[in-house]
Amino acid sequence: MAAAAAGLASIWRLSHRLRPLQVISFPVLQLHMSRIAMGGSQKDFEMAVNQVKRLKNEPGNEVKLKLYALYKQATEGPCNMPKPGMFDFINKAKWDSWNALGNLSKETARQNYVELVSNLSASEPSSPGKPGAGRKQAGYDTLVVTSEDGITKIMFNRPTKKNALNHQMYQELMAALEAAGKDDSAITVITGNGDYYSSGNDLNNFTDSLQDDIEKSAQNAAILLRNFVGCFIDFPKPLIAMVNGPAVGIPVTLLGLFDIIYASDRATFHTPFSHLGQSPEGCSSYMFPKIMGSAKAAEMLIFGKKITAKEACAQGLVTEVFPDSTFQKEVWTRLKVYAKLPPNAMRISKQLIRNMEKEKLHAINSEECRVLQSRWQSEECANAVMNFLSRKAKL
Ligand SMILES: CCCCC/C=C/CC(=O)SCCNC(=O)CCNC(=O)[C@H](O)C(C)(C)COP(=O)(O)OP(=O)(O)OC[C@H]1O[C@@H](n2cnc3c(N)ncnc32)[C@H](O)[C@@H]1OP(=O)(O)O
Repeated sequence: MAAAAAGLASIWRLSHRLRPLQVISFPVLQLHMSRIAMGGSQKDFEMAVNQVKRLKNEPGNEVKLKLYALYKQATEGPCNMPKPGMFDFINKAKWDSWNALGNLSKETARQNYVELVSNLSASEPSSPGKPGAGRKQAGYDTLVVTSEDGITKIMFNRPTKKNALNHQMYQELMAALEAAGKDDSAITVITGNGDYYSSGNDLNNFTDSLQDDIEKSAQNAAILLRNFVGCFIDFPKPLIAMVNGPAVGIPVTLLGLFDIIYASDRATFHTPFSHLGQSPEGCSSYMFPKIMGSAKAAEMLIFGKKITAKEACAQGLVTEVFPDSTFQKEVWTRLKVYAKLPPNAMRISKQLIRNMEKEKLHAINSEECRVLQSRWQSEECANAVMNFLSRKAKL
């Protein structure tokens, strides 16, 4: 998979090396990008091709394949290459992606390409005009934290690891939430960089626990988890999740503690705890049945059923779903308006809602951590983690 990713990266670079870079000033670029978002002339298309080379955020393989396919369709029309052999993984992925566009017209492909690039550049940290895009805060390696227009944005930033949460990321998230709770922003947004929202707990976190003092490691992990989830229970301001792609494990369970959850239609929600020999956390053992009813919650939390964004919305876990192509633009536009509401009123309302159950949630969090502490020392859990780390199993 790593080789495939490296291969895709080089193909990506090659397939986009078309023309020399044009130097475009930001205001001009902004003007063009807003025109680009509306339509997609040949000139807009060429600008978008150039813009792709300047993206700072790694878009992830799925998006790269989409861009590749749209580019080929826009310039050459329907897929005209012979299908690569089944072990030629990279070319097969590219071929599948291009071929999936069928008879889409060159013009529509050009427009879709331009729109996709416009959305990608809107989510760039340095992109002008985007809420939360400015003033990148120092001190974070695994996150990008920015504050602007009354919005603090905390972005998981390990895209090559599907934004899996390693120990450092847990610590940095706690620090970022602590700071965001006290800063002068009105709302806080959590999202992911790349094609995933987050693939959950970094399974390498367990390698410690599989060494000598398993009991002590499990105890330390339970303390870390309890403190981490506690930060979400106590967070004093409106907390919004922008679920930009698939989510697995703890980033899903925590959603029950957010105030609003907006999801791309590409997002999926998966809590495979039984598969991993583990049990629910993030207060989901209480919040999920409360949100979606016990039967639907059991399907997710006990049987690990993966649900789509549309299903999550129908079950009340997600507030609203947006087409992936307009997700960034639509959500940021809306949040920018919300962030202008009187901040104290929003804060007080949030606390009124939360305070009813705060004590209960802390008790549930402690109990979930207690149970997990023992699960982490079980053979079921050790086998599941070893299977993933030795590349024998993937969800
Ligand atoms: C303090 C402790 C608190 C504990 C709290 C408990 C929380 C419970 C959970 O969160 S349970 C959920 C755990 N997550 C998983 O089991 C997901 C495991 N990952 C996968 O199954 C797959 O990676 C995938 C389905 C998410 C994505 O598959 P895909 O084929 O698209 O991509 P790759 O597998 O090639 O992934 C790219 C690289 O990212 C690494 N990676 C992805 N997820 C994790 C992860 N959770 N932990 C560690 N590493 C992860 C993957 O290994 C690849 O790395 P490589 O390029 O170096 O090989």
